[in-house]
Amino acid sequence: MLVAGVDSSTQSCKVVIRDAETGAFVREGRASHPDGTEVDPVAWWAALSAAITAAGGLDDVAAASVAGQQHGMVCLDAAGEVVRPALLWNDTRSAGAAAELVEELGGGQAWADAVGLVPVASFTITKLRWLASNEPANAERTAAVCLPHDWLTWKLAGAGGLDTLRTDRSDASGTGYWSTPAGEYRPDLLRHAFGREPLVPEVLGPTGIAGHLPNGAPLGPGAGDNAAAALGAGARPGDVLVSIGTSGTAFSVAESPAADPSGTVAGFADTTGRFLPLVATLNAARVLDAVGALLGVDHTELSLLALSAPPGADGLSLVPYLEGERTPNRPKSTGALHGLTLATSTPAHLARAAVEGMLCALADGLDALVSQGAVVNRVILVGGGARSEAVRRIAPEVFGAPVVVPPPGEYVADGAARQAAWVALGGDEPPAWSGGEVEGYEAKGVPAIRERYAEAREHVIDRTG
Ligand SMILES: Nc1ncnc2c1ncn2[C@@H]1O[C@H](COP(=O)(O)OP(=O)(O)O)[C@@H](O)[C@H]1O
Ligand SMILES: O=C(CO)[C@@H](O)[C@H](O)COP(=O)(O)O
Repeated sequence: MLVAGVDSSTQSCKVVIRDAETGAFVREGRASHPDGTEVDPVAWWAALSAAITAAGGLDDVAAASVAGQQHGMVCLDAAGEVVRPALLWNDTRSAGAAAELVEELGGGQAWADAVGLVPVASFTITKLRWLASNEPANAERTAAVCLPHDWLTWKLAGAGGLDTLRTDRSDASGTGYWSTPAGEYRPDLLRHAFGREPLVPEVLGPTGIAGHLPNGAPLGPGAGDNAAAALGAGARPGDVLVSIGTSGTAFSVAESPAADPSGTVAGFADTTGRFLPLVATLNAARVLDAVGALLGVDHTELSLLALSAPPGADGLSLVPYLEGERTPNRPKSTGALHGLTLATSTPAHLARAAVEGMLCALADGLDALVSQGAVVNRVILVGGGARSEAVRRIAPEVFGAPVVVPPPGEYVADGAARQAAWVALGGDEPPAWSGGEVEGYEAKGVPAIRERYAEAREHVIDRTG
């Protein structure tokens, strides 16, 4: 019996087909997404269709699930048409709306208690407030609001009435109008932010059925991409996953919800009925892409360059806020390079500073998770950036903890496939798939890297315009 998992992520769409009982890999396909922080969902549908074709189609699968980038605002009119391009998780135009919402409810503690997170520009609720304030005609036309994975699942199921939209706990928990601690929507907060209550998808349990494919196979509830990665990598309590994709995320599977009034840790839910406290940065793999382009080298050469410079890059420190930043909440900030001397003005030092700076931002996230009660027995590194040898070798120096890297793979799509297998096979827990051999990376922590970075990160300036 075969199952399919989809990862509709920021930069691309991946489809993986696996054996439901064993998890054995069968085939896969992928297609790119357009650039930008505002994207017409029709482009995701085109990419999903192309990726499905590249993966040999879905006619022979017994179940499928879609995971996707979190928080994106997909507005639909009464006829089910998309109202405007979706604003993605990394679109910072709603930073002012986020600040308003925090103040209006009485501060971070009130939000953390109500829904488990404190609004920043990434979360859907702030995008809805932005829409109501800036595009009232589009807000007026909005009959339903959903997330990227909800919309793609709905499309795969044949795009019936708006009342057939479905979502899952993990993605609902990133909206800002679904309460992780209470496990239910907060329509009052949705109304407060948007001025009225558009229809929102029904939230399914871990093996709920969101619709059916044309061959009759059930569609699982799907998931936010980070929660799906936790399922795909087989994360257990005590594991912290660090994902280096377009976003950088650090998160763990927990038995109780987080409620961090500072907003650093977002108290999300997971796919199994548990919780997923998570810290996210806006700047991860693309920092390495950008510095590679600046130096005119590919990923392999960038990695070799970085590893040829000493730990700490002789004091060169890169603050990676190339797209503004979310953690810390500095949506308008820019990146910065500190510590330039004649000696550090080399490609190797810059490459090393880029890897270290990106990892330092994630190390701050790990600290925040620990302060919320996470136990870090091991760090599991996933995402496109984890393919870099330099990232793998430098991560334990920066994190001060051993790192394991599972075999290169699509852990988000795999998590979605494992969820689909759970739907197809039933049972109280997802089927036990054996992950491949992990590679371990150990190194002595080098605290000076983070000390220098901590100094540098306080000296950034905002973008112009
Ligand atoms: N060997 C590598 N070294 C560093 N970065 C890499 C490497 N391979 C891929 N990447 C980067 O990883 C990113 C894609 O990772 P992915 O986890 O698929 O992102 P997303 O889920 O956000 O779409 C791209 O920015 C790509 O350039
Ligand atoms: O905003 C978050 C998590 O809160 C991001 O992690 C998005 O879910 C996008 O993920 P990638 O496409 O970078 O994997």
